[in-house]
Amino acid sequence: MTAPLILAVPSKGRLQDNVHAFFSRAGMPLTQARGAREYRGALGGVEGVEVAYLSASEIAAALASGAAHLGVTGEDLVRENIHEADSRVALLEKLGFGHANVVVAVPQAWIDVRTMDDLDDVASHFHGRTGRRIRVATKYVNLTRGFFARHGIIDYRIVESAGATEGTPASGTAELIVDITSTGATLAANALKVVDDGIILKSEANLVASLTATWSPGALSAARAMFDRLGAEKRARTMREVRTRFADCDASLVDEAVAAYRCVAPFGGPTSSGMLTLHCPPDTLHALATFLRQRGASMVTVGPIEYVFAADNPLYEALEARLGQ
Ligand SMILES: Nc1ncnc2c1ncn2[C@@H]1O[C@H](COP(=O)(O)OP(=O)(O)OP(=O)(O)O)[C@@H](O)[C@H]1O
Ligand SMILES: O=P(O)(O)OC[C@H]1O[C@H](OP(=O)(O)OP(=O)(O)O)[C@H](O)[C@@H]1O
Ligand SMILES: [Mg+2]
Repeated sequence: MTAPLILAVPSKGRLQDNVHAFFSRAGMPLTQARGAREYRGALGGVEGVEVAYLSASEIAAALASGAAHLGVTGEDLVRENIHEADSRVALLEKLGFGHANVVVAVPQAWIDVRTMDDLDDVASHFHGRTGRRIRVATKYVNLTRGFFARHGIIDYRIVESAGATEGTPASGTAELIVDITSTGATLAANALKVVDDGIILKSEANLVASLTATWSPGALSAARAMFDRLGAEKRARTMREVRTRFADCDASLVDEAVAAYRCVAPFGGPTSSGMLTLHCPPDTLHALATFLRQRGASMVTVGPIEYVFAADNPLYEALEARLGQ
């Protein structure tokens, strides 16, 4: 038996449920064989995949070192924890959940501080006046250093914070913070505000591939099968199936529908009896159904699509391109 493909997924926290739902939707449920405390599992529907349950930041480290081939984690953790991330991992796809911004936030009472330039002035004055550097509490040490450097801010020092970062200005252990925010509720509850141009990164969960892992033929073929299913589910999710049949349905009418409603005619058509199948995005569905009836259809049916398997496998092609094969 060849070595399996290692897929690292979050073992806890808010990403976990989303990741399970993401793979289940594509027909590949994550199975934790020996109960919830078991940190290794499998992926239903694909041979040769071993699932490693890790924390979101451990996933970034495992992808960087090559201990995992694929993983799902936040871009913030990839950028923070992996030096020169783009040379060691490939961010293959944004997954549409785990949205959070990494931001610079200061006390709301600092009414004169709106921009990073204002913050630079405050930092210099603070240093001049007190002889101490302004303190920035964060667990995003590398992202903070890079962002502050790009803004030419040097009069500061980082206070590493493992949790409850938003509380540090009030408790007197830092003057400002860099942390993630999604609804903004935690910042507001701590009387903090985001600096206008202080958004360091707009993060969300990504499907990430390791470029340092050993990609054996077995691991590649497991990835190809997994990505085929993920791609088929994604194509299906963005389209509805539209079916109709009427005598006046001809090729030029199909061309017109395709151009006007961003639909596709996956099987060409119509057939000699006027039977037509289209795939159409949800937002133009009603307009398409109206158009078809105006042209003679007496009935148009619309249904969900579970999978659209096509000739290409864009995720796998993206992986191959990054592996240089
Ligand atoms: N409030 C939030 N809303 C959306 N995404 C978030 C939020 N907090 C964290 N994330 C994202 O989830 C990922 C994991 O974050 P983190 O390491 O804090 O784990 P968690 O899911 O919050 O679990 P826990 O904090 O309980 O360990 C990160 O990529 C982060 O950007
Ligand atoms: O903008 P909001 O919607 O308020 O979300 C932001 C908060 O969510 C996360 O904390 P989490 O709940 O994960 O606790 P943690 O600090 O223990 O990770 C993050 O660290 C922020 O504190
Ligand atoms: Mg958290």
